[in-house]
Amino acid sequence: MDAEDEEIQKAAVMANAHSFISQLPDDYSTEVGQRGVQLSGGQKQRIAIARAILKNPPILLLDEATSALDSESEKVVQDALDKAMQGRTVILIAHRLSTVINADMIAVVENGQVTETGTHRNLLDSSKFYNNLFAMQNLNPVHESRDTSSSPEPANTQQISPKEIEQAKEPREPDSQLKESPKHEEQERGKSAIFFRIWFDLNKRDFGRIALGSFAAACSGISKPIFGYCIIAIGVAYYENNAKREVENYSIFFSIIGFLSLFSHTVQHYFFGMVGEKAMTNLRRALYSGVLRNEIAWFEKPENNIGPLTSRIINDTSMVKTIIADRMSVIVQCISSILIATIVSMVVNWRMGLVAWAVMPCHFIGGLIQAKSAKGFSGDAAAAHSELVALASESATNIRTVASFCHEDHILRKAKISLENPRRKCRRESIKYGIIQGVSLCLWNIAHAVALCVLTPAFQTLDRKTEIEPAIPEDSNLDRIKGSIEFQNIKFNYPLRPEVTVLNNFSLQIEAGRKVAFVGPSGAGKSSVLALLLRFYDPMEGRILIDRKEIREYNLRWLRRQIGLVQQEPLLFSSSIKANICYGTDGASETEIVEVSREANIDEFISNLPDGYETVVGEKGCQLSGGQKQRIAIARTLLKRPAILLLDEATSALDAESEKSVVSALAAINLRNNGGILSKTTQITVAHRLSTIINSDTIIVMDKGEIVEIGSHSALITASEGVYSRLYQLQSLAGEYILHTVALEMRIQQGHFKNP
Ligand SMILES: Nc1ncnc2c1ncn2[C@@H]1O[C@H](COP(=O)(O)OP(=O)(O)OP(=O)(O)O)[C@@H](O)[C@H]1O
Repeated sequence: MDAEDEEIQKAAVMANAHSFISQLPDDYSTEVGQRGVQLSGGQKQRIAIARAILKNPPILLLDEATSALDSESEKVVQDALDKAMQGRTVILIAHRLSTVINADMIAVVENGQVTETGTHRNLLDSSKFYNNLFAMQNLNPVHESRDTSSSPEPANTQQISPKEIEQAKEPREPDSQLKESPKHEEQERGKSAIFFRIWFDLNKRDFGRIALGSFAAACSGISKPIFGYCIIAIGVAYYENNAKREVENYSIFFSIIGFLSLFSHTVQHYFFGMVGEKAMTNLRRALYSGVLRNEIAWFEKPENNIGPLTSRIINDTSMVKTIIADRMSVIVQCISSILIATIVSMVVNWRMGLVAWAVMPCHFIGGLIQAKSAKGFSGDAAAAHSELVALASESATNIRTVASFCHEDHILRKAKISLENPRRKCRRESIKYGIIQGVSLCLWNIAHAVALCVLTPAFQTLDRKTEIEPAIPEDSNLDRIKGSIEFQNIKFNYPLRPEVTVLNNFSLQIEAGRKVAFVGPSGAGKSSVLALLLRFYDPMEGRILIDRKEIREYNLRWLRRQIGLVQQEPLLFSSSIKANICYGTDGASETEIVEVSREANIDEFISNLPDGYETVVGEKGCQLSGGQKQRIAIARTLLKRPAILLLDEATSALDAESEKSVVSALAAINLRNNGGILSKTTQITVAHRLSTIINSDTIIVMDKGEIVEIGSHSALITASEGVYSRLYQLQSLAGEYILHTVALEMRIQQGHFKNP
């Protein structure tokens, strides 16, 4: 291990990232996918912290940098940061007070102004606002918890009967749909002649246009041999008696041919151009929807990152236009030239005509060589292009990280390197290409016809059969689901990381309308459970049932419309707030939009903006704070009135007060089913902040892909050695809190505060 690796490892150990990294298949060299998609939220944060520690800056800014960490990880990271940053400045921004509690100075910021400053203890003594915040985040179940006493759930009781587990263990016939090997089908289709496929989705009228264009191209083709013939005829005519007249006639004939070529070339390019453009657009559209049809795992493969995908959708498809618009017309032109030249040469000198035909195969071979060289040449250019596009898009998306690490030069160097190899290769290729061009110039056009064989990647993507078919079965004319969920013996690993088992024999039953929460250390598999429910991935073993029916039997699009998901980093689109809230729910009324915004505690903020709901939020919602984005995403999901609501750290960027009102609004959400009967939404919440989930009906504690504890908050904290009670103690800073509460209550009694 060299010194640099050692430094990296040291930083990772400090950021509590080393243990999980060393368990990855390729250790520190493991690819994490675009924007770290192959890592959990907490793992991403720990790597980012390691990166910051490695930079060793005099000033460190941490903006909600540990919000996705479980309390234990957060504590380790904070201790490490305390050590690493001794004598230097650290500015922490956090909603979770346990994150800032040890800061030398805490500044309370309200409406862009620092309203109070002090240490945690000073502020507890002096600030009503801080006290309120603290009180809201504490985990005392006495006042807030639902009445769980009526049905206390003992720890470690999964709601699933042994019979059902046995049933679930029985080997199932693999889904007939899954039996087909998509790869095989792909290969079969790949064999179908690409030449016939470039005329993508064209109709009869387009073929009429091609016929007209071909006729014009044939006329253009005739002009060249006729021109050759006339030149020879004029040469002969000079020696005739009526030379002047003959030459005049040929001159007029030349002019006519000139005008005819002008006309035929225009018509030829017009029609072929139009058809080429249409075929390209059709192919692009089909390819785009083909791409969107694929399952999530497909997008995580390196060859399907943004760069290669853009290149396939833009470059490969534009090849279709080039072939139809430029090459095909020229090919027709050449064929007509060859035919006419043959006829003319046969008439003038049949022996010469036969010789010309005899050498024709050499020209074809030249054309083939040229096509092969064209393939190598353009292939490298495309690869270089896609790598650069990926780099540009990733750095533009993460521009804040790039800028804060002053990484611009590094990125430019990377861009240069990504272009260097292909450039060297291209130089060699271009010399080769030039030589081959020279040799086979005469059949340049035909070479491009052969180049059709190079178009495969676009069609491969188009033909790929998605492993999770979104529209089968077609029948989606079902009632709304009620929302009961059952996981039966689920075993799961991510397709790109088969060595790591993420969920192991995971079984759980959730009744419709219940509020269930997942907690546990970072990387335990909580988000993966949600991903499986939405069928972003299918499990390797086991079944998932919704309303007692396996989720594979539902039309996926229909099913996903019944499920709402709010994630920690919600993606907003560069349009108005209203459009963002309505995203995915057509025809929502103004009243409904305002109603869900109120439920998400964002209506007041929106109404105070100059353009209200019409305010444009900027690319990815960059003109909003993290908490505002989260609340808009919650409103967007609420508008769907989902039967199942999945909240994955959905309120982590909210301050305690906002979170409290959002969580209680979410708890009260009802959905109206088809029969007009009100029934409750099933809610699954993933959160590290225990105050978010304390009132859930059932709390599931996960570790290493397994359920280790299950029960209500009150039941779980009684198991003093349990994972949950440890988390609880860590987060509530229980000892200090109890003391503080007592002190606070005494002060209330003494009339210090009216309503803390
Ligand atoms: N797309 C992916 N490809 C490969 N591995 C993945 C992918 N997504 C997550 N993982 C891995 O699966 C494991 C479980 O991740 P998951 O996101 O479910 O954890 P989590 O409990 O939600 O963690 P956190 O609390 O940090 O969000 C982690 O080890 C993670 O690295």
